[in-house]
Amino acid sequence: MTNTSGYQRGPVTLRGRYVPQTTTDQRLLDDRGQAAWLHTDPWRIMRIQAEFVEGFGTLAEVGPAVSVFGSARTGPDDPNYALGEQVGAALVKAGYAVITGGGPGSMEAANKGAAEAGGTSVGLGIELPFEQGLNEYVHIGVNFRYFFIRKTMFVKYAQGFIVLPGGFGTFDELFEAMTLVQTRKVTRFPIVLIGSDYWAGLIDWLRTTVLDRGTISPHDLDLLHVTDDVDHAVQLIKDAGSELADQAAAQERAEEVAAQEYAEDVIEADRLGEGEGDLEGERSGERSDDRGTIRR
Ligand SMILES: C/C(=C\CNc1ncnc2c1ncn2[C@@H]1O[C@H](COP(=O)(O)O)[C@@H](O)[C@H]1O)CO
Repeated sequence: MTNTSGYQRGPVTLRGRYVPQTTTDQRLLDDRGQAAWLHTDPWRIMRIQAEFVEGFGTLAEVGPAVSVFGSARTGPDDPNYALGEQVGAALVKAGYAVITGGGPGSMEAANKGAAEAGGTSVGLGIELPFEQGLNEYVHIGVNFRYFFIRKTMFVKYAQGFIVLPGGFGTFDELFEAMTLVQTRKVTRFPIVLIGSDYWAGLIDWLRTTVLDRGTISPHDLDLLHVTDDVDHAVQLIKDAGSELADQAAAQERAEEVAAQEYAEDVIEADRLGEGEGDLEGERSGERSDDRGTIRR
C-alpha cells in the first residue's frame, strides 16, 4: 500500500523530524525575517541571471556593432578625444552601432561621434564606487553590477574591437579580447589599436620579451592591428566581417552538399534494400563482416 502521509515540498516528500514548521508560502510572505539572504550567493545568482536577461534583451536587436574602448580620463581638449569622436562617426558611416563603457573620456567621445553622425550610440555602464553615470551621448544604456556580464555584452554584440589609448581598464578589455580569440573561445574577430605611438612600447615588448621567452606564439601577434588612420581601422573591421561572412556561406554550402549527398545515399540504399543504419556505419568507416563484427 502506498503511504501518502508526509509533507510535500514541491516534488520532495518530507516526513517525521524533517517536516518543516512553516510552509514555503508562509516564509515567502513573512517579512519579519532577517534580510541577510540579500547578501547570499543564491540571491546573487538571481541578480546575475536578471542582468544577463536585461543585457541580452536590450542589445539583441541593436544590429551590427563595434565596441570601442579607451581611457576614462581623456579630457575634451586631448587629441585622443577628437580621435574617439572620429572613430564613432566613421563606424556609424560604415553601418555599425557604437558600444562603449558609457563613461567619460574616450568612451564619451566615441558615443558623441556616433550620436552626432546619426547612428546608434550604446553605453554599457558599470557600478563603481566613484560612478559618474552614463555620458549624455548614450542612446541605449545598461548599467551593470557585474564586470563579467558587461564584458560578455561587449563581445557578444560586437563585430570587432577598436581600442584607443587607455589605462588598466582598457588593458583589461584588450587582453580579455585577445585571450578569447587566442583560445578560440570566440570566432576570430578584429582587434584594432589606434595610436601607434601610444601602443608602440606594448607591441615592442610583445614582439621581443614575450615572444622570445615563448609565452606566446608568433601567430598570436597577428591578433592585433595597429594604425593611426581611423578609416583604415574601420576598413579592417569591415574586411574581417566580409571574410567571416564568406566563411559562414562556404560552411553553409558544404553542409547543404553533405546533406544532399546523404539524402541521395539513403535513396540509393533504400533502392538496394539496405537500412539507414548500414549507411551510418559506412560513413564512419565501419564495415561489418558476416558475423556482424565491426571492422574499421
Ligand atoms: C575613472 C573615472 C570614471 C570611471 N568610469 C567608468 N565608467 C565606465 N567604464 C569605465 C569607467 N572607468 C573605466 N571604464 C572601463 O575601462 C575602460 C577605461 O579604463 P581606463 O583605466 O581609464 O583605461 C573603458 O573602456 C571602460 O569600459 C573618472 O575619471
